[in-house]
Amino acid sequence: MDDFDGRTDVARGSGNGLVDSLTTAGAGRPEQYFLRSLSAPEDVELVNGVLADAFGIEGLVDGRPEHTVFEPARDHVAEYDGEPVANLGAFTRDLSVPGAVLPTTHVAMGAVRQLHRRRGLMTRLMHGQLRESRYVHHEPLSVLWASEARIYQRYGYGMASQNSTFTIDNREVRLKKEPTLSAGRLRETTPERVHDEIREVFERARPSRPGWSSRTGPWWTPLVEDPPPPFRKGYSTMRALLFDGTAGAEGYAIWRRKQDWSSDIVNGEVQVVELVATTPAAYAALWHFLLSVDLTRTVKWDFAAVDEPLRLLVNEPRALRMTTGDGLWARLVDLPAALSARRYSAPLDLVIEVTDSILPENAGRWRLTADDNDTTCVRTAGEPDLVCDVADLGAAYLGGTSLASLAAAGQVRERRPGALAAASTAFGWPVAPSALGLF
Ligand SMILES: CC(=O)SCCNC(=O)CCNC(=O)[C@H](O)C(C)(C)COP(=O)(O)OP(=O)(O)OC[C@H]1O[C@@H](n2cnc3c(N)ncnc32)[C@H](O)[C@@H]1OP(=O)(O)O
Repeated sequence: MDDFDGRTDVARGSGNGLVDSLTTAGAGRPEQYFLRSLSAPEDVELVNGVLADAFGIEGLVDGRPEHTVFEPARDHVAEYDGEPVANLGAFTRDLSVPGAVLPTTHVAMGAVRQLHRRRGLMTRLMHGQLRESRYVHHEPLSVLWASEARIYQRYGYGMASQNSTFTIDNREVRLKKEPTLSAGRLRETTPERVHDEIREVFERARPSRPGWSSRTGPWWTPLVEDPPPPFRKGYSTMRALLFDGTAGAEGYAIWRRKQDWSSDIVNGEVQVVELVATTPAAYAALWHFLLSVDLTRTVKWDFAAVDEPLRLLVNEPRALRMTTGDGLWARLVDLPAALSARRYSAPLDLVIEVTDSILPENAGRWRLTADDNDTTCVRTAGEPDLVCDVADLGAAYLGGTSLASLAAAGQVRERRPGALAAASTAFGWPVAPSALGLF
């Protein structure tokens, strides 16, 4: 029996998913696919070809040398008749998790050309990538944003964070208290001019917000450089707002605006691209500005956390018109390494029995112990306190989805009374996981 429900005949190559082939029944006749990793920066064009067909958008990945985040060696394609028809990529980045920062596979660019879908190509690429993450890159965790949430649960990913969107009616909402001028002052400029200061604020804030990813230079490009006017969708150039406190910059907002007079009355929009603050004073001052930009009626922010303090700062939280959806999906790639790397909110001594149909190395019974000094996760023959799938631990890993909630959904099962409540508390975290818009 192979990985594809008997539909395929699989010949494995290197064993870590780097080179592989796959024969599917296709439309009544065998079809041979050759799977390989890419090697050259120019291969980004092969990837863009597949993405254009699968997403209907041209040039999704920027291939210019100084701008690109593309990592050819982490990108795998399936070729048919010498042409790439499926793609799966990854970025090498760190992710903040409760109390730690972990090397984490950032999965992206999953795409299969329309004519080659539903033959198991993405499944094969995913399985190979998980093994490569574990055995080649030694990353205990993998995360992604899903184009459609239903795709990735079958690969052991669980919904680990929720994303909030604000569509604020700025006529209806004000801060309850005016920010005090003594705490610092605001500076208005362009992101390009204050790039270093922005990066420094981001680096200070990043470790304490689970779900935020590290950024090398090219990841900053879309935040600090404007696209050419035809690609701005009517928005202005990007603006930067910095809050200077006693010890330098304590927060920034990158934002832009769109003017709209279509209904003969002012109807402009402020779009918050990113807002990061390391002090409450900075956070309040930035929002005070953004909520009162002349000639605008709406403030839009697409990538906010579910516990955003803005909800508590304003006089009419309903006018924030906050909606939530799934954010990051997380998958434990190396279960003991991942579970022992994060910190827990309470002491813990728990035996978990785990199923993992793709990485059986993770399956079985694990004893997880945590106290103020040490966290360990080792195999055990002891009786389980909780039983679950690896996807449930992925969902709970960043502290944003409670094990109790997963149990109420019938996914996590409690075998020892009291174990679920204790584990739910310990896996929880004071700061909700969030994900950056830029991933
Ligand atoms: C992290 C990211 O990259 S997010 C971007 C994901 N990409 C896209 O959404 C682009 C458009 N879609 C596509 O390119 C493809 O349809 C993909 C990548 C989603 C799936 O590729 P495929 O090669 O068709 O997947 P594969 O054949 O391995 O399917 C495996 C299973 O998932 C199911 N499946 C795959 N995609 C979907 C979907 N969009 N909705 C529902 N079920 C799906 C298949 O039916 C199959 O189920 P089965 O095992 O019960 O038969």
